[in-house]
Amino acid sequence: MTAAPFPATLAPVKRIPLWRRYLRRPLGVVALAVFAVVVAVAALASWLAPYDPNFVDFAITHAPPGNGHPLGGDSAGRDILSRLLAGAQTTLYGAVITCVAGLVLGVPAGVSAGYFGGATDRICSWISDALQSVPGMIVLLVVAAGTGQNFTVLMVALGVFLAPGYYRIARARALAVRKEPYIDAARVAGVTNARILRTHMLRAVYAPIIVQTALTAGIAIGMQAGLQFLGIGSASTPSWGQMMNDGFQNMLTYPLILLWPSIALGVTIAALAFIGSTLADLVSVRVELPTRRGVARVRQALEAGTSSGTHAHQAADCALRIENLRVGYASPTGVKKVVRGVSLDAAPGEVLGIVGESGSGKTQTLFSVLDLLPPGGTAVADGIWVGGEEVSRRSPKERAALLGRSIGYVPQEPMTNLDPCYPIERQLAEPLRHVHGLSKAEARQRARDILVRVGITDPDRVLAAYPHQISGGMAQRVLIAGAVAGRPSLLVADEPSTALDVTVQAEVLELLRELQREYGMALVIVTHNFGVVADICDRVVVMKDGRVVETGPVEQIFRRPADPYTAELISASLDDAEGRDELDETWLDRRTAQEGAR
Ligand SMILES: Nc1ncnc2c1ncn2[C@@H]1O[C@H](COP(=O)(O)OP(=O)(O)OP(=O)(O)O)[C@@H](O)[C@H]1O
Repeated sequence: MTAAPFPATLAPVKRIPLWRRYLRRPLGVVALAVFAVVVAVAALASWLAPYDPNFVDFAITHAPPGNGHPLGGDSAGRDILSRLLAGAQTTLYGAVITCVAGLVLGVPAGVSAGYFGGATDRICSWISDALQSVPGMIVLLVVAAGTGQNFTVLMVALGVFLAPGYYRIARARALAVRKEPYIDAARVAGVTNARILRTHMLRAVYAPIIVQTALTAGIAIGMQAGLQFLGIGSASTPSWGQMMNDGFQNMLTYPLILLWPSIALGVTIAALAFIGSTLADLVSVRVELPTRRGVARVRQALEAGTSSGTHAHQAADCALRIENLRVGYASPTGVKKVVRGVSLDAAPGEVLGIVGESGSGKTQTLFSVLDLLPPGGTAVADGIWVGGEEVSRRSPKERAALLGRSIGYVPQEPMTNLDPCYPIERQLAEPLRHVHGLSKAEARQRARDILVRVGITDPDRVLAAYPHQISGGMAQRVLIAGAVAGRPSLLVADEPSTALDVTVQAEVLELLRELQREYGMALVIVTHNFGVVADICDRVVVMKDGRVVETGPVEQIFRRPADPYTAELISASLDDAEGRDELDETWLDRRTAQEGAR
């Protein structure tokens, strides 16, 4: 089959950069501004400080704020403001050293462990676990003693202890990405491991690593202050931890000496924590649930919509009837209308094909009936009838009760629609027990019978198997079995054969047709393939841009398409075939023969 005609122009995909999305978060912006002030203060400390931070003037010992010393003097007669500014420099320098050490050790190790697995993974994970189980503070005190309290070495050592945080995140991301087909494709294309690691893997880990760095910096600053508080580090290098130690010893008599470094430390750590959590929010994929106002806005935009498409049956005779369905999503630029007034119907015993190019709104139409629209999707219709009953005004709970009883659904991707954690028997029997009230034994028997009916020759093995133990074609048969097990009056199938190979495709379509006849169901099948339409459908609805272009019996649509778009779609479907006209005739002749046989 040839794909539907490709649009001449494509709307540009607008990606909003991370920093711009960040600037939309007020809390994140405030935290960033505070941190920027701390960085600026640290960078300009030597210019901003009114005195040398180590200059001692006994006249200002324990002095309160004032007299040219805005924050007063400490217990050794040094200007607190000057020491606080110089301490910011020490603090940030230490945090940078710690984060760099953690990054350099943790990220490459995590990415390699996740990508290569095996011994690399075991060894790296063992080291990471060992580092986490060692009491870090004690080792840092030993390192301080052994290195003459060298601050830089101490911060590198702290980075080593924080590296497992980076390692775990990088490994988990790399493990997930390693299984992606594009990694296999890169390997098959001859791309070296080193290049895959540098490009695909590092790209996949960078967002969570940025988040982790903000959080690690906060932790590093806190631990650094703790070490300095314990007296680690050179006495001539001003630091917030040292200042807190001084303030702690005079806490009852001169509490302000403790207050200033505590505020500086608390504000800096809090700013980093908020930056980290804002970034975490932005990089994690979260389903944003629409607000009531958002839904109301979409509903309002969908109010005015003219119907497209025709009905062939009376409402009471239909297994499915949709009248003027509109579906929309809230988007940054307004409301995106993806279905714009679709009307169609299908009677029991009839096969209705919904056909159209990719993005024409076929699946959204079906999902509206099945209540499967993703969060943010809003459907409005003049009416939706299932089995002659209007359901669009019923509660979601009542509509959900129709699924499994009145409506069966066969999805496009067989494998992803089966839970890998449970054997097939459980997945088939569960709805039969809980929706249809069958006993365990009855449900198992029904599941077994229906598997036999859908052409599975060894039902007992399949019932005991997990999804990964059966083929894609078998999985699709299992899903069809599940969909028809409750004897619904309407079977809805979304591209049920697309994910299968050609021979299996034909068998699955034939099976659907047989079951539809046997159970007298209406079958509504979504496809972009006119071959499928010609093979099994009685009537067809052609969709484009969320609207129905034309509706009619298959033969009429094939012989005399009323709309040029339909003619173009049929032509595109048959382009690759040997002689379009002959194939048209072949299909039509075959259909006529089938009709005669029925
Ligand atoms: N969650 C969503 N948010 C916004 N737009 C969406 C969402 N899901 C689908 N759409 C849009 O709805 C339109 C119709 O999608 P739909 O899946 O119904 O197309 P389709 O005709 O079934 O195509 P295909 O054959 O490729 O599945 C598309 O433009 C799609 O981008």
